[in-house]
Amino acid sequence: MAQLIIVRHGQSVWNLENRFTGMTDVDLTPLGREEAKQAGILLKPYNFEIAFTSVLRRAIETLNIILRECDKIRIPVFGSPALNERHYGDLQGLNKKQTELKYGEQQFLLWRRSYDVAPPHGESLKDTRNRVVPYYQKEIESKLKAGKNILISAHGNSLRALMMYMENISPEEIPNITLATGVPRVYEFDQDMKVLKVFNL
Ligand SMILES: O=C(O)[C@@H](CO)OP(=O)(O)O
Repeated sequence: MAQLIIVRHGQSVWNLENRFTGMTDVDLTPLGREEAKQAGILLKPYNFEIAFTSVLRRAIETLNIILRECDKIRIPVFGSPALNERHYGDLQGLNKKQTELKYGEQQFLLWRRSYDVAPPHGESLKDTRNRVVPYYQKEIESKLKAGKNILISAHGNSLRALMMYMENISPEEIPNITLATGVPRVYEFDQDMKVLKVFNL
């Protein structure tokens, strides 16, 4: 019975400044590095053998801190832009509170949490799902089926897209679901890749 663990990177500089980040390649904050370390401590008893990450530094750094903490720096690591955060388009860099005040709560929530409304020049969650899930099916699911335990370090929205697929979450439900930074979420599958158990550490 294979295990998949997903973890959203620790707090980033723009999480702290409350700015839309998307594909902007910002660093972790000191708290973000501490969150990654705590995730590593929680993950020590877990026997993952392969890791995947986006190619954004906040996810890579989070993964590296976890691997060091778990004494697993030699396991194979695969990086892909398919796991990158949703592109937030023209919103990237803007302060979230100011954006909400300028455009109103309804428009703000449509851009931020709806399934299929994309911000100008950006991706909707559906667009993100359309790149994350095929990558997952091709590169990750096959390894899980072969019995490998896997860790993925990625982002709030790229992982929400993946959660929709794995947990059968509908477009109507997904606006209410978020993932905290640095909190590992564990999936256990049966042979047919049906989720048997899912829990946060
Ligand atoms: O700014 C972002 O890229 C994401 C994740 O931090 O934000 P949100 O929670 O608004 O989707």
